[in-house]
Amino acid sequence: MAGFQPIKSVEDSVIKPQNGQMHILNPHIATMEEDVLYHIALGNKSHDLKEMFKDVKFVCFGGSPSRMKKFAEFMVEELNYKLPAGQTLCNIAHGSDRYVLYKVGPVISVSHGMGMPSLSIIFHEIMKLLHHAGSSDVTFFRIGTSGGLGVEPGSVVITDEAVDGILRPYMEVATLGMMLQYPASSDKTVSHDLLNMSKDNDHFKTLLGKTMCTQDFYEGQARLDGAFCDYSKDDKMSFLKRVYERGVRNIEMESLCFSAYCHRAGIKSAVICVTLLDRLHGDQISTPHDVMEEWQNRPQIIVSRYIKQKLSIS
Ligand SMILES: O=P(O)(O)O[C@H]1O[C@H](CO)[C@@H](O)[C@H]1O
Ligand SMILES: O=c1cc[nH]c(=O)[nH]1
Repeated sequence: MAGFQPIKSVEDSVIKPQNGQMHILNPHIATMEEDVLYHIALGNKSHDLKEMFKDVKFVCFGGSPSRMKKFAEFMVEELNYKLPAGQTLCNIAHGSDRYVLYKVGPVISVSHGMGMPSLSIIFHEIMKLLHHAGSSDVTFFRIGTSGGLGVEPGSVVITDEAVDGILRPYMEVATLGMMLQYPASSDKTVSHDLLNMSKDNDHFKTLLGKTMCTQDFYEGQARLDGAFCDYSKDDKMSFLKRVYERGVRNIEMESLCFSAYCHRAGIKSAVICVTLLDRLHGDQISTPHDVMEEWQNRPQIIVSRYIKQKLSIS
């Protein structure tokens, strides 16, 4: 289109954190009288964000609000966290019905909804929240679910590299009429440390692999069970086998944006997802609810071991 630049790669905007402080690269924020974090109903004038969040060291994101509430409850037990007398865990973002946000000592548990646009919004607001709070040395996790590729259902995949639906390791965002490309380089240190948190006697497998992040659950993930489908079962299988051969072990819908933003912000991070089925054997997720609930705890267990080790809690 006339007057539009097609593609630009954005590597130089990566933030190098100073003294571990959470810095944001947007110069406009400092000039604003007030910063309203609309989707979590918080703000730097309406709330004392320093008092509320300065001690945060870990932010755990996951798609579903109820899963992230359960994760917060799990962290209360794991960290032996004492809630103030007579109080239960409260959803700090209760003034908005878009996301839920819980805080258990130095751990935030926050939902991100489904897909990259939804994750992107909450990521911006959490970054700004931690910036206003003056938090430092914070590690981010995405704790999710996914479709596995050639791995036993219920296995946990830690993302080695996030790639898009055509296996490119960057996220494209249309900005001011340009297509900007942000590398989704993942932090190998945290991923490997997480892998070391798995134990020989765990009743599930934990492995490293590439994660394919798609814009869509159905055609984007080569399913045959969507409302539309213009390809054959053979086309589907040859695509899935091809991506398996290129190292992809699971498929989900947020890792690319999550990894690209963490890289851009200079934040240590990892993506860890349980696999709900093996996509080489089917499309429908029909595992009984109680089994799936137990599977969804698995990445939480690994992340909680990591957090406890960092906090020197045995
Ligand atoms: O289990 P969560 O973290 O919600 O994520 C996965 O589940 C959703 C699809 O069912 C997508 O958002 C996918 O990424
Ligand atoms: O197959 C699956 C399962 C969970 N989430 C996905 O995005 N795909």
